Amino acid sequence: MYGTGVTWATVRFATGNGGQRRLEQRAIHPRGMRIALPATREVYVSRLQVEHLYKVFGPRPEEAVQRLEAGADKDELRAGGETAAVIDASFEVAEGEIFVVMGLSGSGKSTLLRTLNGLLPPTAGAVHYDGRDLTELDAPELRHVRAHGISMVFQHFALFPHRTVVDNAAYGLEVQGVPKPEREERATEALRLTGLEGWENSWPDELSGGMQQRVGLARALATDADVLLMDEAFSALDPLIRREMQEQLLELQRTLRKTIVFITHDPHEAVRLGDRIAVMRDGRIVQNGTVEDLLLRPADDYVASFMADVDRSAVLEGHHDEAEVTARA
Ligand SMILES: Nc1ncnc2c1ncn2[C@@H]1O[C@H](COP(=O)(O)OP(=O)(O)OP(=O)(O)O)[C@@H](O)[C@H]1O
Repeated sequence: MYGTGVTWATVRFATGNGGQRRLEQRAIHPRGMRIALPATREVYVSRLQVEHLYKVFGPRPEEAVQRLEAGADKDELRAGGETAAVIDASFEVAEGEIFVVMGLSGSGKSTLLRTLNGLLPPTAGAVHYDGRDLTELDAPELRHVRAHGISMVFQHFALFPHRTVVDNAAYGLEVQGVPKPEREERATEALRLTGLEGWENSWPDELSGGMQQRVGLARALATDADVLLMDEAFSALDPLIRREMQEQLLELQRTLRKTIVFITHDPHEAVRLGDRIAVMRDGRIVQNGTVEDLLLRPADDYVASFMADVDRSAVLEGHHDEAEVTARA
């Protein structure tokens, strides 16, 4: 995806409100450059929409949200024993997009991610998936969404040591009640996609960390979920393996076109993977934009300092490609 600047992904962005949206289709350069393509408007349902979402931990969370809405800050709440983990987050994730959420430890990334599949109920606000508000679903409906629609990949792999690699990859399908022969076939195919062909009958402890994370990814892919939530999924890996996993995710994404929300505290990873990046600070999204937006138009010093170590020349060389593609279009 990197290097030549001639590989383009096409992503559709929502331009309205509500479930059904008019979308503008744009070409996305791998490094985040965006070029609107003329005459490509269409109607489509965006994958995830988050509206004014709050998550407060503590004895009186609803009251705390009212205080936040009235202007109280996080520290004032903390004095009263409440932790405002996510404050007034609103964003959309379009089909086929890698949406990165980046921020320091404690900024609220994991909490936000866990509200996206209903693992955590928000204190206020809404999360729409395929036009349905997750906060209005009952427990069996939420389980169905997690089993079939929105799958999670964890930092520490979450593999069962007493199951073989293929049985680990098939776990999500087992939860769905898929018969054994079919789930083995689908898990084997997912393992092939993640480069683990031939390892099906091994045990997790025979695999390196990178390979174990591939099993975690294969498990999510085997379910056919269209949304993947990845919580610091590569952070436990050493740098070279981590880089390999990033490349493989981008490679898979070119053919599978999943909708991915990827949490990281690493700006280099964010820039490599993200079509768009939301930066969180103290529970709030302080900026949501392309790599180019964050580098050239940081919303504040916090964003600027986050991006300070990113190699601008490599990331922004897409400027030339933009002119080229505009000319072609
Ligand atoms: N179950 C909980 N009960 C109380 N407070 C919580 C709970 N979960 C998270 N928090 C608090 O919410 C805030 C945000 O935590 P969160 O784990 O979402 O941040 P993060 O950005 O993912 O951090 P990290 O990168 O360290 O995982 C922190 O202050 C944390 O202590």
